[in-house]
Parts: sequence; structure tokens; C-alpha cells
Amino acid sequence: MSSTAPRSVGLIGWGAIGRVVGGALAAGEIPGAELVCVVDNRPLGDSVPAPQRTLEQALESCDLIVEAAGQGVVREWGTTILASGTDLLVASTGALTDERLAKELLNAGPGRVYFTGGAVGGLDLLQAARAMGPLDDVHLTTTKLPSTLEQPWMDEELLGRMRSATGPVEVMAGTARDVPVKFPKSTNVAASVALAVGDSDAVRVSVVADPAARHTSHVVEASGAHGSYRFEVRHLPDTANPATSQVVPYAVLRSLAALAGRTGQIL
Ligand SMILES: NC(=O)C1=CN([C@@H]2O[C@H](COP(=O)(O)OP(=O)(O)OC[C@H]3O[C@@H](n4cnc5c(N)ncnc54)[C@H](O)[C@@H]3O)[C@@H](O)[C@H]2O)C=CC1
Ligand SMILES: O=C([O-])CC(=O)C(=O)O
Repeated sequence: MSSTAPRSVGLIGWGAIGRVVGGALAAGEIPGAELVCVVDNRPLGDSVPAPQRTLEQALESCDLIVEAAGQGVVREWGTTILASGTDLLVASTGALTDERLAKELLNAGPGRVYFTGGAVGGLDLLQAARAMGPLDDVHLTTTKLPSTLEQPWMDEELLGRMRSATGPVEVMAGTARDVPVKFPKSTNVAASVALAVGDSDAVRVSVVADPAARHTSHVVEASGAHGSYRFEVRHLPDTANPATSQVVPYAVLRSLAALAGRTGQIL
């Protein structure tokens, strides 16, 4: 019989992702993982199933922190969390477009950093394919409702085109290094694809606003000497926060189950 102690989990972010993840953890749905506390920069009152704590307090009692709050949290706290010996599961992978931070996190410790696949699929196979040799053409097309893609840096002309669009409008074309920083809450998937293929500059990204996008879609196309790959996903958006797809917290829970050592997992 296994005598491994359960993972003590601290959750940062009580939003679209955090509420589902925290609720499932508190209900004991992830064997081998317990919700110890929640960290959020808003007062949460009695609505949470575990005490609200500061990040510093969380580090005293947790051995695994789940980030479901935003890229800024990874930037501000990532290295501190890992240096304290606490593992970190990151949802906001877009923070890694900062090469210095990415290197720091990947080399920091003794805590270990992990990334959830989040809203995009096929990352496992892309990672496997890349081990045979570089993928020479990788493209991601993300299509979302226009309102979820509006950004403070956009000019009136672009905002006007997005708001009056009657069909798909490409709002940015760039690489996985440029795009997630421009849409910090909406294109972490680009950075996740880059993590899988090992090169942010090699992943070309097209961000499309479509007023008819009842589903958010992410299409990954890649090819190399050994084969070609195409993954297309279409998700219902979260009702309260349509920038995030409903499946994302379940991807986080799946990652957590693997980290908690559940057997029978597809890794
Ligand atoms: N990898 C992926 O496929 C995806 C990643 N994400 C990432 O996950 C993040 C969270 O997503 P949602 O739950 O939908 O966002 P949300 O906006 O619904 O909730 C975020 C929560 O984090 C809290 N928060 C924000 N900044 C904080 C800080 N500095 N310290 C403590 N708490 C803070 C907010 O108060 C809020 O409760 C997104 O910003 C995005 O970066 C989101 C969707 C997909
Ligand atoms: O939830 C999604 O479909 C994708 C998303 O917001 C992100 O990549 O940041």
C-alpha cells in the first residue's frame, strides 16, 4: 500500500479556472491532493472552501502551488515559489515569452515547475515528434469572440473593425514570443505550443476575432521531416469569463491528478 502523503495544494486565483479547480479539490475529487488555502488579491469572504491566505503564508503550508491568476503572478512569484522548495503548476504559460524568466523558472529549484496543457491539445505528440528532429513549420490559429480579444494597446481603427465585424477579422499575426504578451488573458495557448516544440520564434500565430465564434477554437498545424500534425479544438467559453474556455480547469485538474501520482493517467 502506498504511504505517500497527500500533496498540500495552494491555489492562486479564484476566477473561472480557480473556482472549478478549488471546488473539485475541496470535494476530494483528486485523490492524493488536498486544498490547503486560496490566494487572491480580492477579499473572497466565506465563498471559498479553504482559508484565504497571502502567498507567503501559503508557502509555509503547501508543497504545490497552482497558478490560475495571470501572467503577472508567474512573473512576480514564480522564482520565489520554486526557491522555497514548493512545486508550481502554471496555467499562465504566456509569462514564458520573457526568455530571462523562462530560463530562471526552468533552472530554479528545489521546487519543480510544471505547465498544464490548458485549452490546447496535441502537445504530448508534438513534444514526442520534436525529439526526432525540429518541426520546421508550426502554426496556431486562435479564434475567439471579438470582445474577449480587445486590448488597451489597440487603436480606434482596429477596435472599430472588431466591433463592427460581420465575419472573421485577423487582429494579430506574430510568433509565440510576440502574441501572448499582447493578449495576456487570451493566448497563453501560443506559449504552450511553443513549450511543446521548444522554440517560441518558430511558432507562427494568427489571432482571429469572429462575432460568430460561439466556440473558441485553436488549430495547431505542424510539419517536419518525420510527419505532419493537425489538432483542432473547439470549446464552449466560460459563461462568466468568455476569454477562458470551460475545459481549462479540467485540464488543470488532470495535471494535478498526475502530479498527485494517480495511476492510469495518460501522461
Ligand atoms: N493555458 C491555458 O490554456 C489558459 C490559461 N489561462 C490563464 O489563466 C489565467 C486565469 O484565468 P481565469 O480563471 O479565466 O481568470 P479570471 O479573471 O476569471 O480569474 C483570475 C483570478 O485571479 C485573481 N488574481 C489576478 N491577479 C492576481 C494577483 N496578482 N494575485 C492574486 N490573485 C490574482 C483575480 O482576482 C481572479 O479571482 C488567465 O489570466 C490566463 O493567463 C486562461 C485560459 C487558458
Ligand atoms: O481558454 C482558452 O481557450 C485559451 C486562453 O484563454 C488562453 O490561451 O489564454
